[in-house]
Amino acid sequence: MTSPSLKTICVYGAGALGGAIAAKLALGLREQATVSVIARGGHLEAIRADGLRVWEAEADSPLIAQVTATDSAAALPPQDLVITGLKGHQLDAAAPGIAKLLHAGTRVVMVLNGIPWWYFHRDAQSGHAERQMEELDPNGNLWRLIGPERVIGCVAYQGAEVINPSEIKLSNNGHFVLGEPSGETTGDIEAIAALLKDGGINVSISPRIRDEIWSKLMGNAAFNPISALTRALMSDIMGNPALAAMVGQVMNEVKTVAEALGARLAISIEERLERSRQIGPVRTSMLQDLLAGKALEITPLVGMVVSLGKLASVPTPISATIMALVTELDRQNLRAAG
Ligand SMILES: NC(=O)C1=CN([C@@H]2O[C@H](COP(=O)(O)OP(=O)(O)OC[C@H]3O[C@@H](n4cnc5c(N)ncnc54)[C@H](OP(=O)(O)O)[C@@H]3O)[C@@H](O)[C@H]2O)C=CC1
Ligand SMILES: CC(C)(CO)C(=O)C(=O)O
Repeated sequence: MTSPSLKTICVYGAGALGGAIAAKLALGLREQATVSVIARGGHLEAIRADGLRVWEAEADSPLIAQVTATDSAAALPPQDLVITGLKGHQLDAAAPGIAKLLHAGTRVVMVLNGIPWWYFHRDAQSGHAERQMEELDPNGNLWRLIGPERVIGCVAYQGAEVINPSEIKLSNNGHFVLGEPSGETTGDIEAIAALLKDGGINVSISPRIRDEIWSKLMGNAAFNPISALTRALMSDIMGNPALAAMVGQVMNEVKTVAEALGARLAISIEERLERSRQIGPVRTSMLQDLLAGKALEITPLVGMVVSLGKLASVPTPISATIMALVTELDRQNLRAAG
């Protein structure tokens, strides 16, 4: 097993999580690697002017990191490692840009909530290996231009929000779980995990990344759309018995679909609800987007529970109802935002 050389890192989509990861790596790795970011708009201008400013949970001053920042992937050389901090619905448009950053050995760590476009690549559990999902990769760009064989999955247990252009607030001391789609512990994943740890990021490697994806999704499929529909914080949802019961029903649907596709989720609904209760007064990433007038990350978090439920012959009536409501909310919100 040979270890790849990881000297150049680009974070594509330096928003809440991507920006925080880029800042920590830039500060933690210093001479060990060069960290660049792809960003856009006022956020990009502010990163160039002021650096990335990251407030860790309970810190009384921000980390400040100067990084090379651009909105054009063509301005950067091919990178040894690309980390995406994009939302699932932003990946298709970004695929040609991501492709410009790749050389033969580049791996792409995709930090994502929900079902990722590469889910069935080298999946030995579901009976659907190599199935491509049109909902997540409508033009096949991700599969063709990036390729699932480059991907390392990443599940983020880290709450984060862009509170001002180039300024990010973290809500907890999070951690990130990495996994090869094949489940193997390759030299690549070991080297990438070691690099991220050197950069001050709390990571672990899972041989069953799909279990992590579903376990996290049990929360996001419920809290993210319910929070957008109600504008409630996670703690407010858990404090409302009718909404908490609905969260439990969605969790049960997600768990049933996951297990029908071969995932192993040891956690009970009660334990998963309790874990969510511990997160406290957090504004979900979908509520953040709603309030900012941005498109919502609906398909990977909600739509895929319904679609994969159909594939696995598992009824998902609550998720389908939430899907209809949040889709219309998104339409109205974007119309109002102009
Ligand atoms: N935030 C959180 O607490 C958590 C988020 N996650 C998940 O992590 C993933 C990333 O989420 P999050 O960090 O919140 O996302 P953000 O929306 O904060 O960041 C995405 C960033 O990418 C930028 N972007 C999008 N498209 C492009 C493009 N083509 N070129 C350049 N920049 C682009 C966005 O710019 P613009 O704003 O202009 O669109 C934004 O700055 C999601 O799947 C999310 O569900 C997981 C756990 C917690
Ligand atoms: C709710 C939270 C922070 C849970 O980690 C999340 O994943 C999100 O906001 O999308």
